Amino acid sequence: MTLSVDIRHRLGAFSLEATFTSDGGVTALFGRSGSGKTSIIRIIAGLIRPDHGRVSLDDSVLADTGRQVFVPRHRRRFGYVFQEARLFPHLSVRQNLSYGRWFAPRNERSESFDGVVDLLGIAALLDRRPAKLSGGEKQRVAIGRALLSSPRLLLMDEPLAALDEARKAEILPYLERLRDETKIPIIYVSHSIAEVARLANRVVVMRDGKVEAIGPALDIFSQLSGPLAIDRREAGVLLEGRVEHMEDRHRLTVVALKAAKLFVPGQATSLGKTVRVHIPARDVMLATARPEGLSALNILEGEVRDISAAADGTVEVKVDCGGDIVLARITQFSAERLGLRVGLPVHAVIKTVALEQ
Ligand SMILES: Nc1ncnc2c1ncn2[C@@H]1O[C@H](COP(=O)(O)OP(=O)(O)OP(=O)(O)O)[C@@H](O)[C@H]1O
Repeated sequence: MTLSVDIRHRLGAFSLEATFTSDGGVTALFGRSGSGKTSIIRIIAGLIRPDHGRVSLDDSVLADTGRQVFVPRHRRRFGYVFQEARLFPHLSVRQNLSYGRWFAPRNERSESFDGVVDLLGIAALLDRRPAKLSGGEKQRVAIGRALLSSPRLLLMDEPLAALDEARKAEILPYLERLRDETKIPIIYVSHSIAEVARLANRVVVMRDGKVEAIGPALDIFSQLSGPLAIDRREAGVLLEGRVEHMEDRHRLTVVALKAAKLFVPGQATSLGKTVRVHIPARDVMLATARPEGLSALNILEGEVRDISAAADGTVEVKVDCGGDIVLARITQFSAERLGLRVGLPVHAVIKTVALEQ
């Protein structure tokens, strides 16, 4: 299923210009506040009629200003999940879910009620009213309601933004199942790198109404001064590895990268599984000799590949650790003191690594 967006639109002083395609899986629209993510979702949804351009899903044209085509929102058969669950307070969870189902034409009901309830782990909640649910549970019901309308596409606009970290962590595995077990393409708006890194197959980076970069999540989140320079504090790399060992006593997972191994806190995974780990550049220190007596678990040997200076007095250093590139953000002063240059052998001391599963 391919969603294709090629539009131009003006909203007051703001001009939006976006061309991208999404070929199923999760496509994240990523960017800072005000970059135009929600406006694009609204155009895809049919809530905004674009000034110029075309939106299509496979052969079905949803909007084409050249041919005066505009399919209204209720005929697009898309599912929506917003920041707040927006459930009907006077209906039980079961009735809220059935309401979603009512929108799917009988012969096109691809999702079964029990299947969705099981996928989202909401069987125990069916007879409750929304007021008796936690924020995370409400959001799972909202996702279920959207799924039961058997949508051709699921539009999710910051679905986790209103939740605290614990609730987010509770929902993320369900979103992964949704991605892996249903065939419904998802457009996912978020400005959280951690969320996007974990869920998205493809990332469209927006800046000031324009598409700044587009590509697989792994590529996008590993760029040195690219899109993540949106907020330099968030620069970092996303690496892929395999779970080699799980250490029960200390609740650690050992992830084998191309050459190096990483100790990552947490254990919610299975042996042999391919996982992604996120290493923020600000949490990587560099040393020219192997440091000792440090609390950091991960000290990787590598070689400096690239050094780029930023206006704020910091430098970003790309270190090749046996085929995996780790990014370190250190001060210009430290870089000079260490005598960093391309080709120099260094040790990358990694303070935090997060498993993105
Ligand atoms: N109806 C409108 N009229 C005028 N300007 C608008 C309108 N709707 C949105 N804008 C402007 O368009 C820009 C993009 O807004 P949009 O909500 O799409 O951004 P966003 O990336 O989703 O931001 P956030 O992450 O804060 O939700 C903003 O500057 C906003 O003020």
